[in-house]
Amino acid sequence: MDRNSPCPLDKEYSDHISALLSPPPPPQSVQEYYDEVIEATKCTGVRVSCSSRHGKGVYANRDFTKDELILKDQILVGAQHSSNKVDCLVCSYCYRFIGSIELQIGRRLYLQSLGLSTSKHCHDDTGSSSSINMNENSPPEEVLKSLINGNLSLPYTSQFALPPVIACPGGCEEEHYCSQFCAESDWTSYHSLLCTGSNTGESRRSALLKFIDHANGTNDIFLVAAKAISFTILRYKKLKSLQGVENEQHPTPDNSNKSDFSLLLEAWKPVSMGFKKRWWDCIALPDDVDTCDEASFRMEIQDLAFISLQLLKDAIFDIECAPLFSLEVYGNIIGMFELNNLDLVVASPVEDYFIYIDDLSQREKEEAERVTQPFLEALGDEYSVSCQGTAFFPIQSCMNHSCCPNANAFKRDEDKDGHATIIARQPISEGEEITISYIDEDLPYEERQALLADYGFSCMCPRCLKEQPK
Ligand SMILES: C[S@@+](CC[C@H](N)C(=O)[O-])C[C@H]1O[C@@H](n2cnc3c(N)ncnc32)[C@H](O)[C@@H]1O
Repeated sequence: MDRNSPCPLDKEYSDHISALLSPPPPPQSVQEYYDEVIEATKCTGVRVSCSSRHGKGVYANRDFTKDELILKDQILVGAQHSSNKVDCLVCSYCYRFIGSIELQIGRRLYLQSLGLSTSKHCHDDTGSSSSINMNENSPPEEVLKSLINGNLSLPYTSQFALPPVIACPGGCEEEHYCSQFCAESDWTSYHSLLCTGSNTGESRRSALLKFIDHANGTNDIFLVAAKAISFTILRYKKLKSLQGVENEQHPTPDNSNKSDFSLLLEAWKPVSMGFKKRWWDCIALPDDVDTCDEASFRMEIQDLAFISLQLLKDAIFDIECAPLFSLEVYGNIIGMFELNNLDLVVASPVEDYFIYIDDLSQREKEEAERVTQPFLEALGDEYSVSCQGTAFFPIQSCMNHSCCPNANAFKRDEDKDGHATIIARQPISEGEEITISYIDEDLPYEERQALLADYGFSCMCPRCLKEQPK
């Protein structure tokens, strides 16, 4: 889409923006970067290489058997969906469920009784699903508060112990953690610039609240984009202070001349590696938008991103990192999420808990259900909502698509956090490219190709070549 940008920073910093968004560095340095990331995940059975066909790809370093774990990839930047936060209390860094089964159930029913929950469907007496007012079915407020405070225990929950709830170091009520490690990691990597707690100055706090309100009312992907920008600024500050220490200890012409922009490029490196296009150029056209309205739809998306960016800029602008606040960079960050992100899903331990109760011997089950049944009925059909969000994963995002993939992004029972888990769906030989499917591969050829067009390519995998009309 060609239209003059409404953002003055796009023009002012055009050279820096081009450098930030230029295609990835030479294959060798890309590979070196990913070798380090892979080493950190300890999943050394894979490597990232630049193939000539589709840019980067992930390849097997050894043979894998069917169903074997290929990779557990750590989130670079992600978030739980805002709408899911009332249903599940999870660690804001690793996305494990926290607190206790009682807290998960009590908190959800309490928020539901206040009309905040998004899941309101429950069983009626006939067992069919209906949308009724949960307040009628909900246990009394004092009972829910006792569950939340830990004054009321449900039977057998000690077998489903969860990590404790650790508060945000900045004092905000929005983020909670499973450990000091996660609290500190989130603070130093993303949250210290985005916290709305009482430790944040009033003007930044109120600007952040406006930005967050806008994102929650429009598209919570803006919250993930803010994390990517905060992550880069915080890395930049760290690199700069390390450089300061180094310059004091070893004052050589070499290190004293290193420009601030080269530090910004280095800080941006993890985000720079992701495949990108501008959001308003790559977002799929919704079904209810006519193709003749496509240009105005894309312009509306650009305008929406610009409003969000201005609100973020009001809150955390940093002149040394100014190019990060250009619309061009903001649009490319969100476009990167559009083209690469995986759904972040963590199964609820509340489901395991009620299944456990159901599997008890008849006598134990009847006794337990005298206590648990009212809660199960109040929770209704969707008694075990999973944690849901979106995340960018550094290695998984290098995996190319195939309609006959040899791997799946698939969580196992033991996967209790937000990591991406990649499992072999058939034996894979050393040297083979590891592919996943970006879409439902059971769809017919035309529908698959139409969905993949949103990713900007037409699939030429062996299955598509076989199925394409002659
Ligand atoms: C998640 S990224 C995969 C990694 C990417 N190849 C890179 O260089 O970073 C998705 C993008 O890779 C390219 N891609 C993935 N699978 C492809 C395929 N089967 N054929 C052509 N291009 C593909 C498309 O440009 C797609 O938008």
